[in-house]
Amino acid sequence: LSRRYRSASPPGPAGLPFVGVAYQIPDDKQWLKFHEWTLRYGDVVSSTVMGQPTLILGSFRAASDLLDTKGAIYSDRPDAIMAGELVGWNRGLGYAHGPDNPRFREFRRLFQQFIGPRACQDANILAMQEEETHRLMLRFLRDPKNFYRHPRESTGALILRLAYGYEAALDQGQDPLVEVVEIAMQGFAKASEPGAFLVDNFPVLRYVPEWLMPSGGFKAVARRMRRELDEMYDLPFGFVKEQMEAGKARPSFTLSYLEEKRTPTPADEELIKAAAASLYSGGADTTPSSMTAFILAMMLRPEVQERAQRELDTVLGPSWTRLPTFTDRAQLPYIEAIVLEVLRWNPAVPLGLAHRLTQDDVYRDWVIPKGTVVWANVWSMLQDPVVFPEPTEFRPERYLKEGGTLKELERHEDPSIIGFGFGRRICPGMFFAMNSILIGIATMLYVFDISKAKDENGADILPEVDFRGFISHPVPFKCDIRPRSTEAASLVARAAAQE
Ligand code: HEM
Repeated sequence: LSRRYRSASPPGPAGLPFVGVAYQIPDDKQWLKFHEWTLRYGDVVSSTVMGQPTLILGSFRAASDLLDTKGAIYSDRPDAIMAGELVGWNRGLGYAHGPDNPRFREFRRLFQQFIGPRACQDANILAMQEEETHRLMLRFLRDPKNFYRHPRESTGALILRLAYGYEAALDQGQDPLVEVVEIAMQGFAKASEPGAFLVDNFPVLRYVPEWLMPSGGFKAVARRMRRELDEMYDLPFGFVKEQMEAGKARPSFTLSYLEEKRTPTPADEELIKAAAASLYSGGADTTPSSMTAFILAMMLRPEVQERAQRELDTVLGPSWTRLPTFTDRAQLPYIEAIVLEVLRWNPAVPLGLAHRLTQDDVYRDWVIPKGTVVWANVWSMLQDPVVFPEPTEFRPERYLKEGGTLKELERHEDPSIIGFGFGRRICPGMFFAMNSILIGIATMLYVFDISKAKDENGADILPEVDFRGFISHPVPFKCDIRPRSTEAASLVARAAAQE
């Protein structure tokens, strides 16, 4: 290649001096704007956002070429001033610099060891997921109108068990630990929201002293959120220590690490606190987004629901004697196809998380400078009509062969690969999340009928089908969730009571 070609940047929208395209990017559904640019300029789009070179990858091929294959140089994260530096979430995994940072490596090792593909087959972890699913069903049974809240509470409870062996009360309103974690997570969501704090766009603002800002400005907010995060680090950790001293600690992520270290130093303790908090920040909002999207899809596609229920009835038998378990999985290809389609139809993290390039690179005919922030537009890939015909339709059949068994999917056709990100930053909770969603969906379909709510005249209330947020959730909708039979209802009540 001649030098002239090799020095070119990928095409992309021209921006204003310094701010670049910052003001062309909307506050919500940034992936749609990025997708529009992909259609106009190609699958690798370059631009500048507040002086920061930025690359948007709109195809699986480009994302895999750069973030998977060249993962050694594409696995850093950009600085997050408010959420990362000022509030302190950069002590955890999601905002940690990588890939050569020893702390990052230790976090990834821990996650792999505890919830990697093999660890996720551990009978204790599977039993924990089945039990929490039974409790989730009990919530739907008791309070079907508030269905939107239940998956979130249930995921929160599951992660508290996984991370600390802590058993949250089923009615979590009064649970002190749930409250501490929820408050810290609200800070995480607010501080991470793109554009919510000016300091993220103008980092020099972090040098302005707090007393110069009205009511302390963002610095006072950051100080409060940091205190809340510290509580989230310390309180559940204190619980595990107490339980250990009393000789009754339950298996958990924190316990395994403390036992591995035998005599943990304060630095070890700080690291495991941060790792456990990262489990929560990665998992708390994502799995519930998939469960709510699933409920919406079932309302829209009653025939999908019926086919899934026939599959479950065949495997479990007609007499409501037990609920689905992970051992049924191989016999439930249609349920598995629904899980894949949920991950595709509403990817919980449509833009993934930003990666950052740590040295200059050449890709195709272009030079990509060190420090470039890279977004892989997961949404674009999962809505590609060439790979997924009529992509807005919820259609599990796309993953099945004629006889109803699952197709062998290639990586670019597999939402359970694309939806979890790329390279050395790929979601470390993906196997755990897939299992939670699978058992949640199978059990819910076995026990409940999901249908449109009715208005006062008995007519169907049609839901608005729209998804919003950086972690993308369906906008609120009404829905009718009722047990398929009285036997189904008592089976749920019995199963949840036994645990
Ligand atoms: C439907 C469920 C989920 C989806 C779609 C999802 C998706 C993602 C994506 C796209 C990323 C960014 C990957 C990248 O940078 O390329 C990510 C990162 C992460 N996820 Fe998940 N996730 C889910 C559930 C979970 C769960 C249940 C946990 C923990 C138990 C978790 C923990 C994390 C963590 C800690 C990171 C940061 C990894 C790093 O920075 O190295 N996620 N996830």
